[in-house]
Amino acid sequence: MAVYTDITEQELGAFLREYDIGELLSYKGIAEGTENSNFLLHTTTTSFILTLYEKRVDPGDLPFFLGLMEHLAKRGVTCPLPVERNDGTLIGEVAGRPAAIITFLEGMWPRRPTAVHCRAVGEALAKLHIAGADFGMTRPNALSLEGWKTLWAGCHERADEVEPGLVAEVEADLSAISSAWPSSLPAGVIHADLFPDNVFFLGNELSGLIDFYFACNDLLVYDVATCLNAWCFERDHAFNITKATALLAGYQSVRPLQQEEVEALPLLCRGSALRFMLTRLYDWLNGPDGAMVQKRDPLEYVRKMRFHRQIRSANEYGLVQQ
Ligand SMILES: Nc1ncnc2c1ncn2[C@@H]1O[C@H](COP(=O)(O)OP(=O)(O)OP(=O)(O)O)[C@@H](O)[C@H]1O
Ligand SMILES: N[C@@H](CCO)C(=O)O
Repeated sequence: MAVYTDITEQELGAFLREYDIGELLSYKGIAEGTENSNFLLHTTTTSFILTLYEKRVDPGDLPFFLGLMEHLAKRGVTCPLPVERNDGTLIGEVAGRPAAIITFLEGMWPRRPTAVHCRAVGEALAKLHIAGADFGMTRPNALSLEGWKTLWAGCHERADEVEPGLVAEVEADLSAISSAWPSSLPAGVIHADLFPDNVFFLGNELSGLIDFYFACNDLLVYDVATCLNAWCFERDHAFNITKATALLAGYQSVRPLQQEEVEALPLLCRGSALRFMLTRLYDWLNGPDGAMVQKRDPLEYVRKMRFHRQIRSANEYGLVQQ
């Protein structure tokens, strides 16, 4: 459960006086997510999500994240809308944390994604990239090459405890990936964490995207790489080329990849696998130890790093050239 910071009824009552969203009927902590504390609020008008922003979110970035949700929602990408406070601002404070209320999205994230879900997420990702193109704010990716080095510095000493030999393996990958990282591919706003638990469906219809708290400006195809990692491997760690073909075809039905992006895809998949391995490893070794926070397994992503290392071309992901 991601409730690092609990709140009392009094604290919540005081916070809600700044909003015009009706009387509070009930609230409860949400037993999902790992980064922030989330609460479901029921009021006399409707339901909302209250998020208290925790350690990995820089409060200075909140206008970017919340502004991006507003921007995308206006352009037809279904995502939560930040709720304005009475003074017209979006961000307040509760229990010493920056906090915001966003609208509640109907739907459920797919526990067992199918190729149909994968195609839909590919399409939605491409639409997000196009809709984000005229967003006025920018935010560099804090979890790109430099961020990886910082994370690694915070956990390499004990990495071999998680798997013998991991230190040498990660150092070799960090160096190989950093030296080959592309810089001149199409770039723009990316979601950067579009995992199944951040995509809601009603049946087979995609009903919305959530959790924009890693969104940033980076290479668009890096987002595709992250989705391939998050959506197209089975629980036994096997790569599912049918799902990957569907995801890539869905993406390209909206935004065809350029040749240079196609060529870079295997390297970006390696980089994205390394990025999620590092945040997981960091958390595995350094907490968070908050009540009921489920730690995510870094070794799942070590396996993905190894898989992508032996890929020679994007065709092996099932990519059909447009
Ligand atoms: N707008 C929304 N509408 C409905 N439910 C939501 C909404 N936002 C969040 N939730 C619920 O809260 C959970 C956690 O939200 P979210 O993924 O944003 O948290 P997080 O801590 O940032 O997680 P993550 O580990 O994915 O980064 C979601 O799985 C979902 O159940
Ligand atoms: N999606 C991330 C966690 C939070 O963003 C992961 O699976 O490691």
